[in-house]
Amino acid sequence: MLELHDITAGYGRGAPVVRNATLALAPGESVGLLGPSGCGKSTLARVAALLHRPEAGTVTLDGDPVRGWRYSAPRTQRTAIGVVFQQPRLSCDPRLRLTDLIAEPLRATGRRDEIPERLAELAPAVGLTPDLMDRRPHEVSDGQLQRACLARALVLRPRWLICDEVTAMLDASTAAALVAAVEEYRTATGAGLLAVGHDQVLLDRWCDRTVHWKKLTVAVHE
Ligand SMILES: Nc1ncnc2c1ncn2[C@@H]1O[C@H](COP(=O)(O)OP(=O)(O)OP(=O)(O)O)[C@@H](O)[C@H]1O
Repeated sequence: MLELHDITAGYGRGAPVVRNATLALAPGESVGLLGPSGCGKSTLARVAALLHRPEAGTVTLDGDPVRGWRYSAPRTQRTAIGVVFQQPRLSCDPRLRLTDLIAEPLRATGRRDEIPERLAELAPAVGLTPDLMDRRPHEVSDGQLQRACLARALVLRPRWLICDEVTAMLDASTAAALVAAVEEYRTATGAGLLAVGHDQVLLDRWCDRTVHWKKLTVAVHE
């Protein structure tokens, strides 16, 4: 289970942007989180991805409470979660070729020997042709870079995937290809998914269930 319980989170200035939010994902489940722009979805997604420490509340990952965030989260918890963000150019080192970008988490966790095998599996799985793999981010399209970001999120074989508006800036066919690549991975591994967005049609088609932002906060207090 990935459980967010009574989470309050913000940026330390004024009122928190997320208040008392509760959401639980069963193993292998896909949940869409729907809400208007600016309501706090990305903030909650970053809490779920262990990238943003909440002011209050608990996150429990496969039964273990999370006690550290970002690099102070235990490696086993950090690597259990793969994250893809809305804007690939903001989440990539512009100096890296796509091969190195995708392999980055393997290098960071001392698993260099797995790089050739994982690249050979992942490039076709996300739809990246060999000629693209040696290019740097400024030499590929947003859709191609987002495919590389998805491959990077999958490279450590996470049990949970957090996709924060990953198709928002893509055309319909690239968006469908990315969703299909996520779903192939989930079918093969049984990974769970939290997909954040504001397109109800997309989330309803993609996910087992869709939760509306307003419902997250009432569950605890009703
Ligand atoms: N780093 C930050 N520092 C201060 N405030 C922030 C920061 N990031 C987000 N916010 C604010 O927190 C609120 C929620 O932002 P968040 O990105 O979580 O919303 P969202 O629902 O994901 O929006 P969108 O759908 O537009 O991406 C907004 O008012 C935003 O301005």
